[in-house]
Amino acid sequence: MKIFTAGQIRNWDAYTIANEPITSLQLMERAATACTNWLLEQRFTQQHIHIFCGKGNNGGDGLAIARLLLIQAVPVTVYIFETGKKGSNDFQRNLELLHNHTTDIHFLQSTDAFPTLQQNDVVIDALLGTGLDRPLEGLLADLVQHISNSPATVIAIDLPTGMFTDKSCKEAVCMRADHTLSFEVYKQCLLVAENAEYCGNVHLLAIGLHPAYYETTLAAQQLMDAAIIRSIYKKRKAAAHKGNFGHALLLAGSYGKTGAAILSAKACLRSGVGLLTMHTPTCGIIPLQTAVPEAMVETDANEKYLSNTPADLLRYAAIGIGPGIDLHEETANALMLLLQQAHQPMVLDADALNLLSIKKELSALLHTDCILTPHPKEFERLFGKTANDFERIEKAQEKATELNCVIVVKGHHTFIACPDGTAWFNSTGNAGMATAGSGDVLTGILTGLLAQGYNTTEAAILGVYLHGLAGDFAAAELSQEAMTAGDLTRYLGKAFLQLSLTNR
Ligand SMILES: NC(=O)C1=CN([C@@H]2O[C@H](COP(=O)(O)OP(=O)(O)OC[C@H]3O[C@@H](n4cnc5c(N)ncnc54)[C@H](OP(=O)(O)O)[C@@H]3O)[C@@H](O)[C@H]2O)[C@H](O)CC1
Ligand SMILES: [K+]
Repeated sequence: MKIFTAGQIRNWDAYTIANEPITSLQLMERAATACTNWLLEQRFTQQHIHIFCGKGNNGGDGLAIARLLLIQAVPVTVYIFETGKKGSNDFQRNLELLHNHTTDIHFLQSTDAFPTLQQNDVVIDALLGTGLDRPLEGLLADLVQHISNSPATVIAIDLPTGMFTDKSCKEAVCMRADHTLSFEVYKQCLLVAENAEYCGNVHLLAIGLHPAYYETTLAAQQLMDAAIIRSIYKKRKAAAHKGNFGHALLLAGSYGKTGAAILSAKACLRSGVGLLTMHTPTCGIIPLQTAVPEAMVETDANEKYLSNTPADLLRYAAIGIGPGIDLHEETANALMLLLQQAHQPMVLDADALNLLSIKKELSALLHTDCILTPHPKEFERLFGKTANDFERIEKAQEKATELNCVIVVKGHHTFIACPDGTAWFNSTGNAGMATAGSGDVLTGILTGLLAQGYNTTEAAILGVYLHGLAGDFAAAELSQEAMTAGDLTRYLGKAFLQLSLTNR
């Protein structure tokens, strides 16, 4: 699904009005009807609903929702934030229509007029939407804080008031919503981690915007959906043998961190790879061969950490390096040798990334078939500080092009930046995956997919999606709290089954 900017959404609106054709007032009515139906379906209409409106079209949506709820006999009180300016045309028209249904309309001009909101109240936030062009201040900021700090359930229309569509609102005041009802497609602001606590649960409502605009408009970023996954995933042929699925090599583990090697080895095997060889310090051989009998192990010359690369690198279809390898000088040397000698698709994770940050000259050795999988802290070490999530995403896109690599920024809605400028937000996964070893599992999956012949972009999209989907299955059965990284691998099978079912 394409992610549109505020400008593109405005154009889509205008395109629909001109080409359907439909009036802007009718389009607002559709948006309000979709929101009202959602409120009725979710049974929020059994409580008293307080609707706070600005004087633009977001406020117009709020007034139309108020009228539609009153027609359904839902108790509603309306508050209009009075700016002294005339409202937008569609706001004014909806205000006239609302006067036929209620007199319970209040104009807010001072903090004294703010209503006390109770636990059972529902608030509709229709103060500002995509028209926000400056941070909130003064009385409007006070009102937003008053509502956010109240015990009421807050439902934001289109966006929580104070949230910019395409840039950070990190230092500014923003409504803290429990639910956000947005229209047709995701906006970037609804996907970044720093906004998660302000958006609450995001629900996309269809309002019949013209499909031709969506199809013909290019988007810099997309949200993964079933269609992209279906187009990437290749079902196994009935007559396949293990030679068809590649031989993967994972360089992982050090003294006290053999667990990381085991986690990534198991995940790699469960991602469908034909053969797996582990290169690990000698201290890892017994635990690895005991825990993962399916993997071959070829030990490093060093007992406790990696110091050399395995012989005959050409045997491997794909290579993963990083889980638990630590930061020894000899390990940095082994990484350098690997980057110099191996030209097959490669995943670099964890301490391999930290070594790249320490030895900046190693970045010059990265080749086009590399996937880097930093979490935000590793990303900062690699590429420097960014002020907020929007800047980090922009930098990831810049660096993916500059280094000609795929960069997977792990986190809430993991972000994948590809060298050709395309970029993807993941749609699967949950907070239960923020647990030790979760990244090691992803490295195993990605290496396994690369070995099977998926290219770096395909492997990153499919692997990140499957990793998140396995996490969702694990959370559903075990809880976000109790699930562990090993459970992600255990539920990978269910995730693959879901893919093959949707791929028939
Ligand atoms: N296709 C769709 O998605 C549809 C969206 N709809 C709804 O319309 C809004 C967008 O409406 P718009 O009128 O463009 O914008 P807002 O209502 O968000 O803002 C209105 C004005 O508010 C002023 N403003 C901006 N920032 C601030 C601020 N920090 N403090 C106070 N006031 C602010 C600004 O006017 P100024 O004259 O004061 O500069 C804005 O112009 C969208 O979000 C949807 O809810 C349609 O209803 C259906 C289709
Ligand atoms: K809003």
